[in-house]
Amino acid sequence: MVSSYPLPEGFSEFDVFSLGSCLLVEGLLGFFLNAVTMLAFLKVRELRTPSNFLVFSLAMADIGISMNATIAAFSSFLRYWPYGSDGCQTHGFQGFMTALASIHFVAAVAWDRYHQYCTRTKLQWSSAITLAVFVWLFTAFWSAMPLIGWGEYDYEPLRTCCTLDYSKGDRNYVSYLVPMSIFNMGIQVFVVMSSYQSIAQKFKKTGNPRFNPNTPLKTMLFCWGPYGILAFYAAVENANLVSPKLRMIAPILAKTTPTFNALLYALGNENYRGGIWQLITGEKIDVPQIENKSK
Ligand SMILES: CC1=C(/C=C/C(C)=C/C=C/C(C)=C/C=O)C(C)(C)CCC1
Repeated sequence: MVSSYPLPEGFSEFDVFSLGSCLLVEGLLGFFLNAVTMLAFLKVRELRTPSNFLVFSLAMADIGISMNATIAAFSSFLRYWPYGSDGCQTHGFQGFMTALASIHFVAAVAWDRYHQYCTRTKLQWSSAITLAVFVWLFTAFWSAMPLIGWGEYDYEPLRTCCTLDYSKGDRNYVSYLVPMSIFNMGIQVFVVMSSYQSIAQKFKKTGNPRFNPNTPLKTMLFCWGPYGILAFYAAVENANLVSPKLRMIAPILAKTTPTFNALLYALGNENYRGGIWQLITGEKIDVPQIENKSK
């Protein structure tokens, strides 16, 4: 695409094009896979269980990240941000809120699976809906703070996408980063780790592993770990000295979340896969159920 806009500092023409292409693939693939996940839930009656509602909510959050990535891809190809500073704040808020919600729902699914496999209790609709409402309100609160001055949204190094600005690393940033990370990542990593540890022990006992219990935590750390490292590094050192290309790795990996989550929690889930198959082919297949009590 021919553009009269100058290249962002530290990036060649090829870099901008490659990063834009990565964002586009991430955005479109994530959008497609999560749209199928959501449609299957809405169309296939057998899928509409409280546990699957958490997977549906995760797909809704992930579709938000995918839309955010697609907009970033579009402006990368344009080589400038066409939506002004209000657009930057809105984009930052939307991306941050859906990203935090995605982390929360991954933890919610882990917690529910712990109950399914270890305590044999079944999630109720009232608990699933209360949990989802809480997640959206909680993440809206943390994402709104930078709009009113606790933390700040600004451009990423590529200057075609907005997110939490770590470049100043001042008191205001650190005072936001620490509690935000504890409440939106620390607790969730703990829940995911301990839930799948118990599930792994259970699988060992029964000798019937229904899925690999190590994958969710690994995926979560792969997608969000680099962001966490960069954000905390910026709290103690000047992150502007890190090369802009290296800094772009964090948001690029974070935006692979929707694709990984759809593959892991919808297509990789024996309860859900049958429903997706039914949506695509119209062929009814039995959704395996675990005998559970009510929770
Ligand atoms: C800062 C930070 C976090 C959140 C990062 C998020 C939510 C990033 C969203 C990025 C987006 C959407 C980028 C768009 O380009 C964590 C992992 C919770 C904890 C560690 C510090």
